[in-house]
Amino acid sequence: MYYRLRNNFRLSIITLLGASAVLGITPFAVYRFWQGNLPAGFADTGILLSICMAVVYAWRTGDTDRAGFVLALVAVGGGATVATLLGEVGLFWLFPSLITSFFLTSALIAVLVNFGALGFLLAEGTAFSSQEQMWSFVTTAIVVSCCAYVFALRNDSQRERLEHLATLDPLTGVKNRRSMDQELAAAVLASQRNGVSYALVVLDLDHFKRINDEFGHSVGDTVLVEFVDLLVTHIRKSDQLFRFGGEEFVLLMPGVDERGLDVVMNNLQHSLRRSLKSPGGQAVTASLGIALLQDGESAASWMARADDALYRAKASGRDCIIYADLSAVASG
Ligand SMILES: Nc1nc2c(ncn2[C@@H]2O[C@H](COP(=O)(O)OP(=O)(O)OP(=O)(O)O)[C@@H](O)[C@H]2O)c(=O)[nH]1
Repeated sequence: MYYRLRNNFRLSIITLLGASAVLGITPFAVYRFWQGNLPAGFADTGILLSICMAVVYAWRTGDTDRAGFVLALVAVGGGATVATLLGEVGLFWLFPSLITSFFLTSALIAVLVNFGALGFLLAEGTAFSSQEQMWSFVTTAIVVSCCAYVFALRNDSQRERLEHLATLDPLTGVKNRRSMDQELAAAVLASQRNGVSYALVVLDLDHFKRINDEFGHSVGDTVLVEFVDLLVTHIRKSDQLFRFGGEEFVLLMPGVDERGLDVVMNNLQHSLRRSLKSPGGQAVTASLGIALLQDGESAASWMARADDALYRAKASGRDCIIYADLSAVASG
């Protein structure tokens, strides 16, 4: 539970709103019934129950988008209903609701929900005791909604940027190991559903430590970047390249057969020997381990076979390509 609250921002907001609603609205609902104001009492109870149901739905299904949208509607729509029933006293409830809606749903939907509620209050009119009060309220509510909208948009774009950066290797700009795990799992699913063939190629530069030791770490970095640039020129748009760690890279290639793959990988190795040189002039080579995804195989087994093939390529003297052993296939 704590883990889900920590890692799912919208779920934590939905839960916080649920807890605040129970604590904040329950006494008012009781008070309205005690006053004999049945419409307001039922409105408060309805809002409370709807919020609780949406919170339970979010926890059960994990669908925080739908639950958040319903909660934004309930919070803002409920606030507007209470304002029409209670007048000025009820209007105070709308300000926190107008802001909360931006935490619960997308910025665009939140602003539409807020403006819808303001339009309803203006058309209905009974919430306000004077024209001056009405326009003061509407103006301040619009200012609050617009500021929250701009803030929410900026927040969304920064979150997207952070998420994007978290999937990239800062040195080479290719995807990192974290996104590789997700893409491998997606490839296994796609292969099971649509029968797409996939190859996994693990590439490791040979004796890379010597380059670092002889010429320094920054030269090693440059070689890694040049290696990636060269790789990119040999692969298709649908292929994906990941940095697995250190001087080890992984290529995920959909729709390939063994013969075509062999040609591409041999070309790559020739071009590496020809073009990638250390500052001392020696060719920089790479060893390759290749595994074709088998029917019903798990991502872990697939990766382990490719890694084992790479290990054998290193053991066979490096600068060569080894295909994985099919006897080690383990199902998912
Ligand atoms: N310059 C640079 N070096 C790195 C980076 N990440 C890992 N390394 C270095 O890569 C080297 C890897 O060394 P080893 O694992 O012994 O591999 P190797 O020398 O290529 O030997 P083989 O793989 O057996 O051919 C180490 O010296 C690491 O410090 C990096 O981002 N930049």
